[in-house]
This record gives sequence, structure tokens and C-alpha cells, in this order.
Amino acid sequence: MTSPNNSHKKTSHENSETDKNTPEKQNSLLAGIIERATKSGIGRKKLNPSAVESAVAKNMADIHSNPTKLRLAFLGGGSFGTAMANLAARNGCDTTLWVRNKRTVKAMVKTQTNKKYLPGYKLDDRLKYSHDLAASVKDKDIIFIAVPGLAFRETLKNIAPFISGQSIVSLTKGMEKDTFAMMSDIIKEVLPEVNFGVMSGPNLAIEIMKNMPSATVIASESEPLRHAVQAALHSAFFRVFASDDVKGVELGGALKNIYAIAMGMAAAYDVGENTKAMILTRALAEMSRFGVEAGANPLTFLGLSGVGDLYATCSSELSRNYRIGNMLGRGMSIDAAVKKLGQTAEGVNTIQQVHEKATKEGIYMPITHALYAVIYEDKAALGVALHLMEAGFRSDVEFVMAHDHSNAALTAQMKTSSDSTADESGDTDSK
Ligand SMILES: NC(=O)C1=CN([C@@H]2O[C@H](COP(=O)(O)OP(=O)(O)OC[C@H]3O[C@@H](n4cnc5c(N)ncnc54)[C@H](O)[C@@H]3O)[C@@H](O)[C@H]2O)C=CC1
Ligand SMILES: O=C(CO)COP(=O)(O)O
Repeated sequence: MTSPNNSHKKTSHENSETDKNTPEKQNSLLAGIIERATKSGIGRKKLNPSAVESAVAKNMADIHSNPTKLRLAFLGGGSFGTAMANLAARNGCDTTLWVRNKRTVKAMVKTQTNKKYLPGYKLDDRLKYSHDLAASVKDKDIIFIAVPGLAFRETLKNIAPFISGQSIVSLTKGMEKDTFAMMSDIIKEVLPEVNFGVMSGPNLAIEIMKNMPSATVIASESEPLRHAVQAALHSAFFRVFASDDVKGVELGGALKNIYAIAMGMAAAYDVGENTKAMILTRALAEMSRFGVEAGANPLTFLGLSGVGDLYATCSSELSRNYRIGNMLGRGMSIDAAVKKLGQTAEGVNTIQQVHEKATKEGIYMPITHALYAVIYEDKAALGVALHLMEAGFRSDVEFVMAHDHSNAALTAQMKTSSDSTADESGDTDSK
């Protein structure tokens, strides 16, 4: 089913963009690159970087004379899938948004809004809607997946029979339950031949719908795919930066949800700015520590997908994870908070996965363990926070000065005294 109105009507904003020719021109330029790369078989299999470079160089010359539109599918009719599909349609890409519920699709075609997740925001006339998964993904250049992490594997398996040469980009900021798998791991497992990337950054969907300037990161080993995603989504309101650290970018998006919950909870306790700064900065230390163990580059966490997204979600009530934390801080149970939210908050699962993985592998993640103790072991938040504050001496940025070089004797002494305090008060066992 498609939108009844594909008449390419333009708003005044779109006309001014087209006049400058920026998005459309970039789109056609780079669309040609991916189109040719896809046709020639590059981009279908594991890419050979030199082949990619020569394909890009070879094709740059005649791209102006033969513009083509990127054909895109976005899977997932929640707030983020809808917001991103809307950006792509507005940039002139041939864009289909797949939504699993047939009635929702009918309503979206009729109203050109996503009433449940983005009420009040009119979507671009050119955006098409479908509940037919096969038709949505066939003959596309790129399939963007924006379903919750817990539904990612199932979605990939469902599209697997229809994958011929399409590239896949994950927009999901979750972690699979019990397997610790990130979405890129699942893509490699389910569709080992596919060309893929992940996109992540400070991208609160509502702000994007309001045309508030935002930026994101596309991470992929494939240069044509990075260019194509930049071409598809880049505009005067939305900048798309590139990275080849897939693991680092993806982990930034998933891990920050843990700390958005912590910050929402801290806000409920009315903490000061010093405290918020401490949580945010130590959260970043945990994220990069965990990232390094997973093979990511710690410097990636200094970018948009790391500190950028951490800042956005830790300081805004638009973040669902922050709102969950805030409800918990006000005394609600986790089940009641999740029910009240009624939308995806990936951090609820990610805390459990990361707590378990870090415990198993001995990765020092004190904030995550503390949050786990409060949410899942029913420990008193203030006691846990006090215990965190009393933990031993550490170095600030461990990539500058390894924490082993701190005063080890004093750290051990502090640990002994804080362990005995915790034992006496019946507090937590968090590190
Ligand atoms: N909303 C935001 O501001 C941003 C969200 N994200 C990420 O995007 C992902 C999706 O989140 P949202 O769109 O915000 O979620 P949402 O809660 O707004 O909507 C989730 C959507 O997924 C659909 N869905 C659930 N299970 C499904 C399944 N098994 N098969 C197909 N569809 C299914 C639901 O019907 C709903 O349309 C999450 O990983 C989130 O972290 C990333 C950046 C920003
Ligand atoms: O990832 C997001 C913004 O970058 C959205 O955060 P929430 O999932 O917490 O709403």
C-alpha cells in the first residue's frame, strides 16, 4: 500500500533547499555511487577496500550526467523509523516505511502522521507506507532497521529471503537479551554476505521532527555505503558524519541508555550540577572501558555517538530512558515505569546485559552495577550511591594515566573500610 499523494508538492522550506540544490544534488551524486557499486556487485559481499576506492573514483566522473534516486526501506513504525524515513523522503529519496500493523499503515496513509509515536507532526507527501515486508525490501538500495533490539533478529530473519544486493543499516540502540550480541553481530550471523552499517548519535526523534539542527554518525567498513547514507539523510537540519568504528559507534548508542536511566533517577533526587557532571563523565569512562574490551576505539566515545548522545539523553526528558529513571527515582517499580512509558526504553534490558557481561569478564562498571542493584536487587538508592562515592582511588582518564598507577595501597585500604561499612549497613555488594 502506498501513500495516495505522491505529487511531490513542495513546502516553502523544501523549495528553498532545492533552489540551493544542496540535498538533491548530493543525493543524485552519491546515489550514483551506490547504484553503480551495487550493480557491479561491490557492496553485496565483504568489500575489498581497493575495489571500493576504484569504483568510487571511476564513477565520480559521470555521476552528474546520470542522476539516480536512492531506493530506501525503513523497517519499524515507531518514532525513530518514522522520523528518519521522513528525512529521507524529504531529501527526494524513493522511501518506503514498513510498519507491521496493517491498520496503522492505513491510518498513516490517510492522515500522513504517526498518531501514536509522533502525534501532530505532518509527514512528507512523498513518503510511502507498507505492511508488506517483502515488497518493502525488494529492489531497494538500503534497508534501515529501526525496530527495538529484542525484535531485531526476528526482523532480519523475516527479510532474509528477499535480500539480493541490498545494504543494511541498523538504527537500533539495543543489545540482544542473553547473547550480549549487538545488532551488527546479529547481521553478521543472520546475513553474513550483506554489506552493512550502523547509525547512531544524539537524535531525539521529536527534535528531528521539529527541524532542530542535529547530527549523527554512520559507521561502516564500506565507503560507498557511508556515502550513500550521508546522501540519503544529510540536509541543512541534519548532518551525517562518517566513521569506520562500527563497534564503537554502536556501543555508544546502546550504553548511554544505562546512564540516561541513572541521570533520570538522579534528577528525581534533585542532585546538583556537580553531581550530574560527575555521573556523565564517569559514565563516559565506563562506556569507553567496556568498548575497549569489545574491540572498539576509545576515541570514538569522544564523538557524537559517544559523549554527544550521552549528553542528549542524560539531559532531556524527551529521552524515554531518562524518563524511566525519573519514574524509578520517584518510587515507581520498573514494571510500572515501563508500562507507563508505553514506548521502547532499551536501557532496561541493556543494564542487565552489561551488568552480567561486565561481572563475567571483570570489567569495572560501578555505575552499571549500582543501577542494577537498585533496580533488580531492590537495594536502597541512597545507600548504593554512598557506597559508589566511597569506592577507592582511581585515575581520571585511564587512557592518559592507567588506574593501576594510582595509589594502590590507599585504594585497597579504602575498599576494606567501605566493604565493612556496607556489610554493617546491609547495603549493596556493588563495586
Ligand atoms: N526515538 C528516538 O528518539 C530514537 C530511537 N532510537 C532507537 O530506535 C529503535 C526503535 O525505537 P523507537 O522508534 O524510538 O521505538 P518506539 O517505541 O517509538 O516504536 C517501536 C516500534 O517498533 C515496532 N515493533 C516492536 N516489535 C516489533 C517487531 N517484532 N517487528 C516489527 N516491529 C516491531 C512497534 O510496533 C513500534 O512501531 C530503538 O532501538 C531506539 O533506541 C535511536 C535514536 C533515537
Ligand atoms: O537515543 C536516543 C536519542 O539519541 C533516544 O533516547 P531514548 O531511547 O532514551 O528516548
